Amino acid sequence: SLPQRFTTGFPFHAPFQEKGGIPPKQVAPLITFVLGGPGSGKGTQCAKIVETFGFKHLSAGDLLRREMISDSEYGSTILDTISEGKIVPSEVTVKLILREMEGSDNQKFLIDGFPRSEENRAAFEQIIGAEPRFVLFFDCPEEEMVKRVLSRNEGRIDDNIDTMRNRLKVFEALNLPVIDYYSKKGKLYRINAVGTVDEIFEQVRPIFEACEHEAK
Ligand SMILES: Nc1ncnc2c1ncn2[C@@H]1O[C@H](COP(=O)(O)OP(=O)(O)OP(=O)(O)O)[C@@H](O)[C@H]1O
Ligand SMILES: Nc1ccn([C@H]2C[C@H](O)[C@@H](COP(=O)(O)O)O2)c(=O)n1
Ligand SMILES: [Mg+2]
Repeated sequence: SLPQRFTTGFPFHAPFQEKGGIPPKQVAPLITFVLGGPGSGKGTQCAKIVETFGFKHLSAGDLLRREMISDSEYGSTILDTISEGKIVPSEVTVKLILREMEGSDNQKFLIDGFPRSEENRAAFEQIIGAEPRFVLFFDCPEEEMVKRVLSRNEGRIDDNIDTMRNRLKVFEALNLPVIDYYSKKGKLYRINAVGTVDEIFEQVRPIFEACEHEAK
């Protein structure tokens, strides 16, 4: 069964408040969306953010790939969709994200590769009932993304030139409008994703430092 703090859904109960006799107060989880085209370096930078700032990393793509190879009713839908470089129905992806959030003791989540579309964004708000504190956008030229994806050697079914072309089209058509939405809301941090991994992280670091400072 779920830990007690999740039985009332979001926002979470603060664990320290559960220990005393005071009625549990609700605290909202700190959610950051990490966006950028395929191969822009989202996963690489998320690993550094986790190491430095202790977030829980949830890569939507990784969750879908894990679900795909499990004995899931969604397995073939996910396989077909990822192979074509398209977007899996939001309901499936949000369910997987929610399951991970519910199973985590962490209150700080880095949600990588999500929302990929307006439909993703609306489903998250509707099902999870939360909004990101801020959104990172790793802005990378197409040529560099193609080079990185084609030399990534992780055996991903979508790391080939044909699927990559579709992923780039889908990014432009469906993900850029979401990025624009958060920009208009004043929640977007644009990161120049060209440079070494450490150079890029030096643009990311102050954003999270400011967020930690705010929380004190
Ligand atoms: N700054 C960088 N310079 C050169 N290569 C990089 C850089 N950052 C990441 N890479 C490499 O590029 C590839 C893609 O990076 P990564 O997996 O982090 O991207 P991603 O945005 O998560 O991609 P996807 O959306 O396909 O999951 C990896 O092989 C990674 O090692
Ligand atoms: N919100 C999402 C995230 C990912 N997918 C599918 C389609 C992507 O091409 C693939 C790989 O994701 P990545 O690891 O590149 O972030 O997973 C999706 O349908 N919806
Ligand atoms: Mg990734």
